Amino acid sequence: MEALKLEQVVKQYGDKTAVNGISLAVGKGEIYGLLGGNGAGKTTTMRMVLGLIYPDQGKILYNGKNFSTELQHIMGYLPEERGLYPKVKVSDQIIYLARLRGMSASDADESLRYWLDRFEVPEYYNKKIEELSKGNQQKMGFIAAVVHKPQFLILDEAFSGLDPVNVELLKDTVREMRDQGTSILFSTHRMEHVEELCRNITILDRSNTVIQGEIREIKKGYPREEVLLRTAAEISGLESLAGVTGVQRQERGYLLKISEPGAAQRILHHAIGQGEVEHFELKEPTLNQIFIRAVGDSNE
Ligand SMILES: Nc1ncnc2c1ncn2[C@@H]1O[C@H](COP(=O)(O)OP(=O)(O)OP(=O)(O)O)[C@@H](O)[C@H]1O
Repeated sequence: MEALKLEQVVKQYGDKTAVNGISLAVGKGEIYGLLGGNGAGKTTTMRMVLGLIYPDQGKILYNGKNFSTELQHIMGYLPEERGLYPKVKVSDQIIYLARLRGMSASDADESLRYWLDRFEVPEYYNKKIEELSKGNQQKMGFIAAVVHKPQFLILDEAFSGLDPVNVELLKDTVREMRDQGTSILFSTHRMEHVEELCRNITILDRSNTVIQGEIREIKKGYPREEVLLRTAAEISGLESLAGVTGVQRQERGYLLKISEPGAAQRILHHAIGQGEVEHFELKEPTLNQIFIRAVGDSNE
């Protein structure tokens, strides 16, 4: 059974339909990507899953059951905008939040210290949020979302403001929580993070679902339109080959745009005739390209 299931969920604000019949299912121990352009309906969907606002139509089920207030004890939320009070000490507010979700003071304290050690910042225990840098405030927001060991975790732009080392640290943490059975709804505009972490995704555009499914399968539905050719040789005449619509010189080789699959073979034969080919690849589209195409198309 799915840990989290949305069936034809609709949310309206007056005349404005913010979410227009979204259905999706997140497995136990799965990281699910909820994507979409600005104003597409992601935050509204996340807020409904959290029980902060109610759907006008449709159903949201948690392990097959309807929402109940006890669920708030097993949900964690990292909002996009910082949710912690700047003037309050890290320990005071994170322990307070953990206690609201049913943890004892001593368990909350132990869990907070574990996470501060894990992020190699035990000294933040006594610091006020406003004394920390933006990236470190983000880490404290993450700790606030996971301190009570949630079964459902909602992460909205979880890596924003973090340096590359901390992004990796947080990614590892998210994968570890997934492996321990936490179901994670992961929302971001950074498609490369989605490719690394999620198997299934939904892309929303102006309140409608425009793409849904397993990333691997979605990619199969798109033509391969780029060829990467690595070679130290100068290859002349590439732009004149049939089906080649663009040639970009790169540090060591060429990136070509093609309009039909046969062009890839022509490029390879042509290049071999002029020098040694070190690497040849018919590239599958990136999620970023798919996103731009889907959201761009539907905006037309
Ligand atoms: N409280 C509200 N009252 C009226 N309209 C709202 C309210 N909250 C959101 N909306 C509208 O609903 C739509 C979806 O907004 P939402 O915040 O869910 O988008 P989003 O996908 O999270 O966007 P972003 O990526 O920009 O954060 C938008 O058109 C927005 O203006």
